[in-house]
Amino acid sequence: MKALVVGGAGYIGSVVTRLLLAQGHDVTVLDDCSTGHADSVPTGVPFHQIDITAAGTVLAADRYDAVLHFAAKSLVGESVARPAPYWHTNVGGTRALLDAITEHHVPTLVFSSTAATYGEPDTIPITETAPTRPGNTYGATKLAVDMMITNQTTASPLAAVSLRYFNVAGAALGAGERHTTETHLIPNALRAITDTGSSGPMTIYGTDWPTPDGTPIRDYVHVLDLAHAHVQALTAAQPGHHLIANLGSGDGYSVHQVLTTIETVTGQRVPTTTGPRRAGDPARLVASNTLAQEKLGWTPQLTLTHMIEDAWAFHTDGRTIR
Ligand SMILES: NC(=O)c1ccc[n+]([C@@H]2O[C@H](COP(=O)([O-])OP(=O)(O)OC[C@H]3O[C@@H](n4cnc5c(N)ncnc54)[C@H](O)[C@@H]3O)[C@@H](O)[C@H]2O)c1
Ligand SMILES: O=c1ccn([C@@H]2O[C@H](COP(=O)(O)OP(=O)(O)O[C@H]3O[C@H](CO)[C@H](O)[C@H](O)[C@H]3O)[C@@H](O)[C@H]2O)c(=O)[nH]1
Repeated sequence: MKALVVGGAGYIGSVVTRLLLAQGHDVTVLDDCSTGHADSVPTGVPFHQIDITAAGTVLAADRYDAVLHFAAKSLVGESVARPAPYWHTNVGGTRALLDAITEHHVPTLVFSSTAATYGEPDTIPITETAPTRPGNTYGATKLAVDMMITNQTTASPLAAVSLRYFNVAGAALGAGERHTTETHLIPNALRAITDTGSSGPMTIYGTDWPTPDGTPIRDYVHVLDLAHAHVQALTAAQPGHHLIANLGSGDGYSVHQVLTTIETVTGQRVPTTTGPRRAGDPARLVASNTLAQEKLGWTPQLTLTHMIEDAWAFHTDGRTIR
């Protein structure tokens, strides 16, 4: 299969690129490197360092079987403070990409959606039929794109899958998380262990949440399990249909439980301080992954301990275990 990976120089896109290559696919990467890194694109892979709105120039030059679309602005707090770039890139950029996909008859699209489309859930685990009430601009833009893709598949033979990731963690196939502005719990905790002088203790955003230990609960999923789901989505996609599926483990861990697991894996204490709740954070997000099992044949294999072991190896010496 010939695939264009849009956002392939980023964290998740670079792992998926490597898995596609390992499975013998022909991969091209498009990324503007606004949050990704050119050196995350494997040597020999054709790489276009351009904005998503110029994707048509790449799709015009070759026949592609699929586009996998990871490019987005995805900092939740920033999206609330500065919404315009989020609507511009996430929705406007994807609209331009969809136009190019339609014009050049690319048959299949896999899109990175998010649990943030649901907002604060009424019930746990969250199924794909749960109400979508995003609590921040980031989630709203991703929901708008999901709706745009649904409309597109109704009007054309495009086969599309939106994968609603929960909390992605870990490293694999020589790639991992290396964001300059890092907001995620696990890399922030690892950074607090090793960069004591420069970054200081990690802030726990509130210990007064309505959860058993007072800290928020999330569903962590290994980036390698996630990558496999993308390959399975390419096969499962049906012309004229838009499948929307959650990708999570189905298990929830509190911030305190994650920090305890990090201390067990690393053998080191995570320096922490307690701050106020972070705006836009829900108390509890845990996925139902039944639909992904049924429609993609996907079952996550790796645990929170694997994610932390792999993130720790990558953080300390850029090595990946898997
Ligand atoms: N990391 C998570 O836990 C998580 C959870 C749910 C959903 N997602 C979604 O998964 C996708 C990938 O996330 P990630 O963590 O790898 O983020 P990332 O920032 O590492 O990767 C995104 C990539 O897109 C590129 N990009 C951004 N704007 C672009 C533009 N206008 N033109 C071309 N390229 C552009 C960036 O340079 C970057 O390489 C995103 O769409 C994100 O919203 C991530
Ligand atoms: O320094 C930190 C970082 C995080 N947290 C807490 O740790 C939990 C997880 O936070 P992350 O920032 O790691 O992840 P989020 O759940 O906020 O968001 C992630 O998952 C969401 C869906 O679940 C979206 O998809 C989003 O893109 C993605 O970043 C939250 O309770 C947060 O308050 C801290 O206490 N301190």
